[in-house]
Amino acid sequence: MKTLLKNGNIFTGNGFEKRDVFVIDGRLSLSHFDRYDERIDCDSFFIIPGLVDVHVHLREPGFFYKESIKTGTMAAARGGYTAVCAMPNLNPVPSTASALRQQLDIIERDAVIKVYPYGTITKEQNGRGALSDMEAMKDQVIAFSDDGKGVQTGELMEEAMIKAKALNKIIVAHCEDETLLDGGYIHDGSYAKKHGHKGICSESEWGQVKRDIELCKKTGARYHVCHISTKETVALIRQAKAEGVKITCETTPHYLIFCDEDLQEDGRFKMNPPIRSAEDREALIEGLLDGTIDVIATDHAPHRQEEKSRGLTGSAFGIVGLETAFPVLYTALVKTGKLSLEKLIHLMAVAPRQIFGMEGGFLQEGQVADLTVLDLEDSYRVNPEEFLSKGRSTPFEGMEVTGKTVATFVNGEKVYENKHI
Ligand SMILES: NC(=O)N[C@@H](CC(=O)O)C(=O)O
Ligand SMILES: [Zn+2]
Ligand SMILES: [Zn+2]
Repeated sequence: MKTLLKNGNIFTGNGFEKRDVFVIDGRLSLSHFDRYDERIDCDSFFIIPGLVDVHVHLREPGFFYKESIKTGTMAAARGGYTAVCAMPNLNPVPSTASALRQQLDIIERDAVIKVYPYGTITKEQNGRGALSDMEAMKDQVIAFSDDGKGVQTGELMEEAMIKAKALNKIIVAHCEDETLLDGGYIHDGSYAKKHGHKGICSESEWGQVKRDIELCKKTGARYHVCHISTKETVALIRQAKAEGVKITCETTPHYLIFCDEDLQEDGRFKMNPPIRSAEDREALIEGLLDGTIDVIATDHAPHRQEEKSRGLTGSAFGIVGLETAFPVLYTALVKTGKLSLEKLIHLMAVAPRQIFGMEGGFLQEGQVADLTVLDLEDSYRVNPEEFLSKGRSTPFEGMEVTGKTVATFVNGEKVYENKHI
């Protein structure tokens, strides 16, 4: 199968170049061929390495009613993603080779893009007790995480780091000190005070980051922090990087675009960690610009509609993000001049591959054809009814955005195509 992507704006690594690209038997070619099976006219489109989301919840096995490997990866393909890393808060949790096998079998059967599962850090994926069977899972998992739960003691985190380092794997940490939560569910800031809600303090996040940075120095382990949301976390990671600590981190679109003053009495604005203050948001943007923050992930966390319909107080934590991440960031950060398009692509497609050691990321001769064709002119309103994800709850609902996926290719195969462009 030979596909010609005719005359698109191709991402070169630091800019764009107008040229033809061929996709041949799963690989990219920049040579010229007279014959091809399919042609996509890309004159007004951008061709980028497929986006990679290192933090998604695909909910299978165990929570099929919220999302499945099939629907989650179809949503990802529609969002321009060619690979995702799947979090392990599942049932059974992937803490042994056999539990992981169940998830791998479904991935093999149903995934339309590449899915790299995380193994858990602890046996029960609850940040406590004994470590998981890391050794038995090491060849099949991208890294280890207890996402959904923070590792509650320094001793346990140290043990996990030592083990992960010996296996040459990264610890991916959801940082949350449960002793500081006190029933909170939104940021402990102006909105919570004004509306009588229980707050989650920033220290519940940065306290563990601070602890873990010291443990990284001690163990030499590689450590990646999930969904960072506070200005203190940014400052701590900036300092740690300056000292040579092997630390990387991600934030998400919702922390970069909203602050707690934007909250509404609606489960669409409830996730963990919570949307923080305007100052935190500005610090995160600074962190993107100066390289403190390496990656933008979505923390796509679908729930059933009913679970998200109980307001800020009673709704489940988590929002969907795969089908809105690129357009909302392009609209809110690139079109406003806060971030270059090249930098956004780096944060969403290049850096995730570099950190987690995945193939692809450059549109060069012979590279695997994991790529996305984007229309950066098309404007529309975010309508969750159109999502391929089973989850519909997003604070971006109704937002006017620019940027649409035209087509997504994985191993040269077209896994998503927008028929209306
Ligand atoms: N982010 C969330 O609010 N929820 C996630 C868990 C997590 O990412 O910590 C979920 O699994 O629903
Ligand atoms: Zn988390
Ligand atoms: Zn998560």
